[in-house]
Amino acid sequence: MIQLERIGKRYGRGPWVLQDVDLSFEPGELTVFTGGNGSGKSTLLRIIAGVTAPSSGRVHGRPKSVGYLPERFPPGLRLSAEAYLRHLAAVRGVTPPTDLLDVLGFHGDPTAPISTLSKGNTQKVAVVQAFLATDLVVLDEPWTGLDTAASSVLSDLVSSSAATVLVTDHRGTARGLAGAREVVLQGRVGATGVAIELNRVSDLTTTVIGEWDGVRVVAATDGRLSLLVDATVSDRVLADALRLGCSVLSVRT
Ligand SMILES: Nc1ncnc2c1ncn2[C@@H]1O[C@H](COP(=O)(O)OP(=O)(O)OP(=O)(O)O)[C@@H](O)[C@H]1O
Repeated sequence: MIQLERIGKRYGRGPWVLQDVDLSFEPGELTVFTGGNGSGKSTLLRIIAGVTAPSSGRVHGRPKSVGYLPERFPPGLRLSAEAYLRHLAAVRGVTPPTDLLDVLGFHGDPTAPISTLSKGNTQKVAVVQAFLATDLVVLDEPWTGLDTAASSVLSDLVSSSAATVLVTDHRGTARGLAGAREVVLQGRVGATGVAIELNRVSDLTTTVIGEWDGVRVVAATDGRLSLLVDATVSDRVLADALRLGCSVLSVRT
């Protein structure tokens, strides 16, 4: 199991983008991260993939074989799709999945530099390289630029993968996939306070609690809610949450 323990991130001396994020991911589980622009989805995915270091907190249990598809694939890659995938497959000790490019409907020249491919064809190469990983596949907006046929192949890949799959998707394609758990990141959390984790929270209750003064929702998953609450209102928040039928999993100051 991969566990995030009190993950926080700020860039330089800027505001905190993420604060006190506690989440866990079971092997083989599919998690979809949603939330508004700038709510920290890409940042959190990069931290989980090990590409960016958190400013505070730790990631426990990150497996060895991690595939990461960034929101923007690095431009100017001179390697061809064929050579690039062969190289990455060798690094990961797996067979290059040349047929997966075909299944995705790759229409470019596999021997041409990736930098000369169309956006959609480049994205197909990016998708294939991420799925070379066997344990954890982290995909940041992977449906971007894909045509309808390729989008549906990707949806199948995402929902049938044996790996733990974490994905962001602002269009909502992934939310409807079988077995997907949704984690909603709800924006920048600037102030420290009391971190409260609640269980047995309905969607309606999540909305209600998110409106309370002094309360910031850090993450909302299936029935679970992580909050950062001003110390001045934390007792009242706990009492009101219990009254709404939630149970309290943890309270930290
Ligand atoms: N390298 C960076 N340096 C400075 N600030 C950054 C950097 N990367 C992200 N940020 C800031 O962190 C915040 C969260 O950005 P992030 O890209 O993680 O959010 P997001 O939810 O993925 O947004 P979007 O939906 O627009 O892609 C934003 O305010 C962004 O400006």
